[in-house]
Amino acid sequence: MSLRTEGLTKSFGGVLAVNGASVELRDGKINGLIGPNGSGKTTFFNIVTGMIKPDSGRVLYRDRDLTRHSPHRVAHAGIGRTFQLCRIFPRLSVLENMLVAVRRTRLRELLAGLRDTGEVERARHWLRRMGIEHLEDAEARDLSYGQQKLLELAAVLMAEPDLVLLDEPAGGVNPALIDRIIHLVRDLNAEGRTFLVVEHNMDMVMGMCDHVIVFDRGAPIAEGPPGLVREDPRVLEAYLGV
Ligand SMILES: Nc1ncnc2c1ncn2[C@@H]1O[C@H](COP(=O)(O)OP(=O)(O)OP(=O)(O)O)[C@@H](O)[C@H]1O
Repeated sequence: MSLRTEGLTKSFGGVLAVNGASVELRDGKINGLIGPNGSGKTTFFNIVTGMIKPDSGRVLYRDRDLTRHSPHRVAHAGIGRTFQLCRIFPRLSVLENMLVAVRRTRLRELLAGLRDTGEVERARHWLRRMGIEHLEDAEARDLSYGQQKLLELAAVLMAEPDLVLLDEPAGGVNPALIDRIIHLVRDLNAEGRTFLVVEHNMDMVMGMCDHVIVFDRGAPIAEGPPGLVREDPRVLEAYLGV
């Protein structure tokens, strides 16, 4: 069993962002998380990764209780994530971004030129997988937005997560690069990593995911294979308000 949540709830003032969400991911699969704007997907990610604390409920990963653990401890447990608006260090080089990602290299050592050659080799391996190895000396801010997203994913992979949460990987990315991201995710999944992907691009969700969970008003209302979910009247109603 991979990730499971029980009755997660979080409100901001009067807004119930996540409302008793009990979710169980398919282990070893590409899981999609979809739902209308404001249905609580990002808040759910933020709770799972320890960035915000739930008001109630539990987060269980491999039968360990990770509820209210710090983001660092969640990462250490094997869960990695990317962000809706990609988070990288714009003034560091691509390679430096990779090395700070693992925390084993402290920024001070990095800037002093002290690099662990094993880590550098691993960083280059992931940059090659993303097809951006030729950019290792470029400043991250000079990369295209799509390349920055690939860098962010590469940096997440430096921690060797078993479960990867992707928050809108296709957002702001051109169609050719979306295809590349889909292939990468499939390959990474075939190597044994489980994925949970929040995405508004339905072609990507339907073409890439094995299992889709649909949120509405802070909790799952339907789940199943993409083809079935797409036809589900509850899902159409949530999206279209019909
Ligand atoms: N920090 C916050 N303070 C106040 N309200 C918040 C905060 N974060 C989220 N919300 C509210 O909680 C609800 C759920 O937001 P959330 O971003 O989790 O939804 P989402 O499904 O990820 O939306 P989108 O698809 O637009 O990214 C929304 O009504 C949002 O306005």
